[in-house]
Amino acid sequence: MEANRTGLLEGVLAAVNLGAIVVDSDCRIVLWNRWMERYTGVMADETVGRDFFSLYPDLRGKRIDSAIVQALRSNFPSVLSQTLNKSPFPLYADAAARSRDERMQQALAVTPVEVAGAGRHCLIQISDVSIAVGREKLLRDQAMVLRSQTFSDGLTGIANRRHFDVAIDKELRRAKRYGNHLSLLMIDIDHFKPYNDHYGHQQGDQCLIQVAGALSAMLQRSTDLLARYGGEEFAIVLPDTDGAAAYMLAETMRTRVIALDLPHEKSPDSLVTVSVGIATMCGADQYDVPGLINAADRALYAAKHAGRNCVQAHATIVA
Ligand SMILES: Nc1nc2c(ncn2[C@@H]2O[C@H](COP(=O)(O)OP(=O)(O)OP(=O)(O)O)[C@@H](O)[C@H]2O)c(=O)[nH]1
Repeated sequence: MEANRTGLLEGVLAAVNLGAIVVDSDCRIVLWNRWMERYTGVMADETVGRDFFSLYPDLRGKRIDSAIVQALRSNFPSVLSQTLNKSPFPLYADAAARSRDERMQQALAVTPVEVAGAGRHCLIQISDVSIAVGREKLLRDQAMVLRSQTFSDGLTGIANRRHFDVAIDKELRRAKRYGNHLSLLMIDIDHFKPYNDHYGHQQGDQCLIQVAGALSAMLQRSTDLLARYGGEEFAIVLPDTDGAAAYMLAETMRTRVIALDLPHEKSPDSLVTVSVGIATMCGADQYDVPGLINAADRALYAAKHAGRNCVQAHATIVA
């Protein structure tokens, strides 16, 4: 009966789908199951009787070292997560993974085991969590793609209106809290309806892409944000930027669009041009988001009224 039980236990240990190593109180390996043989390529008769750390010297001083000490000395079990203890054992799913040095993703459990008449031992269990880790990474990547699609404009690739709404709200609060300047630029392509009518909607789209690319390339700070505000209208949020600096940037952007040299037969300038409206606030101002947008919109309207292809700043500009 006892022989049957031992045979059964050996059979189970050989069949389980996880690695099992048992070390004695001197850290000598007393058990090394078939799973370990399969994924390390090292057979049980080469390991049993050897010191665990002479086999894996790299693991000395690592988290598993203290987990084994805690199990043997204090009868204390540990679970080592994959996130904090990246693949400690050199285990490989197959020969190809071994040649690429691509270790199996591992989760470890270190458990004290009392062996009748032989004192305290320690069982190290290793599970292959590669599939779960891979699935988690896939989900994370998909979430990132979805997030970037939610916040970017499908045509031009720059931030969309939703992104703009979040950014302007955040930056306005920040400007108020710290008493900083905040500038908003509204940029509109001139005579874009006749451009579309003359060159066709597809070329109109290409024009939007080129203008967006040129404007985006001119932003230097990571906190500056260019967004597609509406059809042929762009908005730029410029934190910590006073009226004078915003005006200079707006002028440079206007001339940069001219330098794109995009023909526009139906415009008096014969080229694609933009008009720009600027509103600037400083922390103490009583602007809210609609007020700031309204001020920039009115400045843009003034630029259109002044003949287009120019920059106008809102009257209460703060330098
Ligand atoms: N190709 C293209 N055209 C767009 C898109 N969104 C808006 N438009 C066009 O942009 C044009 C905007 O025209 P208007 O608002 O009348 O202004 P405008 O002709 O540019 O005149 P001003 O702004 O006063 O210089 C309309 O014809 C819209 O159809 C888009 O995604 N692609």
